[in-house]
Amino acid sequence: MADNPTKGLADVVAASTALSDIDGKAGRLFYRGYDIHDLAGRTSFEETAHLLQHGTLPTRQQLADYGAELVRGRTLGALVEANIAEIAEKQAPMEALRSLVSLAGAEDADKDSNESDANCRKAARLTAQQPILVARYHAARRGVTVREPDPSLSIAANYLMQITGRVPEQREVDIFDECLVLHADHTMNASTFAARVCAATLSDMHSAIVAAIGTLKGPLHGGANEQVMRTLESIPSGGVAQAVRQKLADGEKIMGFGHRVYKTEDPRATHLRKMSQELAEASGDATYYRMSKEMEEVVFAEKGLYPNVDFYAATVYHYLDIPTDLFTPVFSISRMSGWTAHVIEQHADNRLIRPDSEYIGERDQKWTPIDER
Ligand SMILES: CC(=O)SCCNC(=O)CCNC(=O)[C@H](O)C(C)(C)COP(=O)(O)OP(=O)(O)OC[C@H]1O[C@@H](n2cnc3c(N)ncnc32)[C@H](O)[C@@H]1OP(=O)(O)O
Ligand SMILES: O=C([O-])CC(=O)C(=O)O
Repeated sequence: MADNPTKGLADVVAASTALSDIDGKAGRLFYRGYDIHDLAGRTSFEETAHLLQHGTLPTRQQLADYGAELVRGRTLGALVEANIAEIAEKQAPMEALRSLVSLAGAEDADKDSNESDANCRKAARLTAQQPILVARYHAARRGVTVREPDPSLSIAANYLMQITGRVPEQREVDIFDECLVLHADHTMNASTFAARVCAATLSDMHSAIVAAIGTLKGPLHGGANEQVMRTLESIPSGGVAQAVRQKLADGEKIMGFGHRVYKTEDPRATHLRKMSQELAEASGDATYYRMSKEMEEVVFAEKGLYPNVDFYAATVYHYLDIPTDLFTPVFSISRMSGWTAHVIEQHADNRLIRPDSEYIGERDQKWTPIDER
């Protein structure tokens, strides 16, 4: 079989976008021309979502209006309310989110329109609903009542409050908010591509988002952050180097390392490493952070691979008391802002996405009746 140089669509430009840009050699990421290093820690997730969905960093008035729209959007429809308990009982978190977003779409006021204004309204609602869906799911599976979202709180503060059941410290909120900013968009990553392929058939935004959630779930993509934590938990704290070398010798991939586009450090990992260290030190038990640092050194020495966004995000979420199986849902809360912006962009200048394939099967086969095969 001839080796296909574009297997996995590596290096294929599949869309034009004004949303984000990556310089993989220099390790730089931009949202609408703004360097991620300038946005992280200075721009809230709500401002970032506005930047992606509406094209500009908001003025104070625009942010107030968009914030109010997000607060209104936190309501879940009757279909979600009626089914969330059973879904929480039967489905794992990312599967449940796929189902719940689909149910929310069935009742969305703009469900039959792909017009830009309708898409913007849906984008805000989806961005507002996703953290509430995760929190309500988590409460339902434990059979407890979740705290009501507080309209005066940001998405980051509300989410931490609803998930942990305690009022988070301001520094925790700031760190989590920065995590949401760092994960918001990332050019033609697999889940965004899935959303755009779906949208390009002129299907609706909720369908595209369901495709994206299903795609983010896999461990080669957003699912890696959960697997990073599982790896850290599964190896003895003093045996990191040995465990990593053994996994590599067994042909296993080390979750949270490597990237299709970055050939140097992922700029998001630079921020997440610092946050992980700060939270580890504040927690009084920096074991997982120290193990992560050692793992980073061993993987680089053995394979020359750098940590990606999922690697230090795992310990950051762990130190923020987020349950491990909600790490990938957290990713989806942030990436919702980017996915929806990509659907808006796709619908605004659409063409069906339909690549070609290279046929490698048999040719000129002779058909035979079923009893003669
Ligand atoms: C948000 C995100 O989606 S970030 C990515 C999250 N995913 C992960 O962390 C999973 C682990 N990483 C990986 O599987 C890969 O690095 C990916 C999927 C991110 C990128 O994949 P690709 O660009 O297709 O690279 P590919 O998987 O072909 O790897 C190239 C080589 O590096 C090796 N490699 C890549 N990543 C890793 C890893 N994490 N551990 C060990 N080896 C690795 C591969 O085994 C392969 O080696 P070979 O040429 O000797 O066969
Ligand atoms: O871009 C990718 O392939 C994966 C990634 O880092 C992301 O989606 O944030």
